[in-house]
Amino acid sequence: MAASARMVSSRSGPKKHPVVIDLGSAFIRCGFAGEPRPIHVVPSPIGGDGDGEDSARTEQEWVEVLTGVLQRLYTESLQCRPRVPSLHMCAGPAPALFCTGVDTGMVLDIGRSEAHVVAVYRGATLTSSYAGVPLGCRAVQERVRELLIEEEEQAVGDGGGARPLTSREVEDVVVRACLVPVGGVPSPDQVSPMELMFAGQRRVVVSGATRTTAAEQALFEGDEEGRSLATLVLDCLKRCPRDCRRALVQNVLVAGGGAVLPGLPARLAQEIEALATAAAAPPPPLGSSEGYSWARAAVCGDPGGLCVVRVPVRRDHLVWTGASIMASLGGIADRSLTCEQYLARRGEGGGRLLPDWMSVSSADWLFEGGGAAAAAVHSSRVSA
Ligand SMILES: Nc1ncnc2c1ncn2[C@@H]1O[C@H](COP(=O)(O)OP(=O)(O)OP(=O)(O)O)[C@@H](O)[C@H]1O
Repeated sequence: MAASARMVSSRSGPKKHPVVIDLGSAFIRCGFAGEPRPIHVVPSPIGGDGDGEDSARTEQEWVEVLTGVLQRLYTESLQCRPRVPSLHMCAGPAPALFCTGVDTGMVLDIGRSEAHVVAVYRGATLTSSYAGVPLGCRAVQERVRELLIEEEEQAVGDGGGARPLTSREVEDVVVRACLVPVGGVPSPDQVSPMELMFAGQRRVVVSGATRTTAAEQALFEGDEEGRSLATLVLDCLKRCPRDCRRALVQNVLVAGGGAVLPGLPARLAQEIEALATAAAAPPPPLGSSEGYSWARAAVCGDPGGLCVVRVPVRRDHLVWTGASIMASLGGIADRSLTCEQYLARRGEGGGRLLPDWMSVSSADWLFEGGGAAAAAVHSSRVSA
């Protein structure tokens, strides 16, 4: 499984300056608190290429990989001593909400292999609302690959002879050519084909149909379990207290590399509204006994209602920038695990040094000098 974490630690030296790191499976973003964007975005060596390498790693192997990654980040990218006086682990994509200036809302993060969603109410992350599904950029890339193969076979007959595209090239096709249609416009025949050239004179013609339908099919038509980005958000909303739902849907933020696909945020809003207002409930996802009509009052509330917000920050940097804002605010030290506390825990031996980030037990998150009140937001996103 991919490891992913958002961490805030303190820079060494007399003037403490928190370091903010977003350890993604595709990219690692790092920089200093208070900056509007990361100073370095480097390809992630921890995500593997989807070949299962991650899930095969033992805990010890993870320690070795992450130690090397962090040392290189500090010395090469941040150019400071790798010293961590205290550490704050963040709950999934929740910090992105700081970019909206509102403390209540939902964050959907569409990364490379998965999309994650979590709700935040009045600053407290509702960890029980968190969910992730394998509907990330890789799903779009796989669909693009299938469509390109079909089209090339039709054009030149079976076994057309052109070399298969590499994963990087397919990723490039998605970034440069794909979009998500909104409200049926533009339709495939309104979008012109795009010609791309890759190494070795490999020519790829991406038809209008592939450009417009790949992301739509991969992210919105539902996988074999009926899950789409829209059902992911509504299922998350359902796990939140009823009284909070109206406020939550008024501030939905879409982050991550997948959110950069033109049209995606608007299409998401459209799909959520369609599910909530469907006269006849659509076939429910596996394990669910009903449709989404329960969400109508919140999604179509007047005043209020669903709002997929725009903020003046690149969507793929939103989580990092949100964490940067959070780390520059006072009070983060009270919600951080200090080096001394960590070493004391290690000295006690046995058990976890850090609680699982999904734990909602305040006992897990009671660090000396910290408090249970911080428990809900004081969680990490490390899976190994
Ligand atoms: N303009 C774009 N259009 C489409 N896809 C894009 C665009 N820019 C980046 N991506 C895709 O976004 C993915 C990376 O997303 P992101 O930067 O959120 O990853 P990550 O945070 O490292 O991943 P994860 O959240 O899974 O750990 C890559 O697959 C990349 O191809």
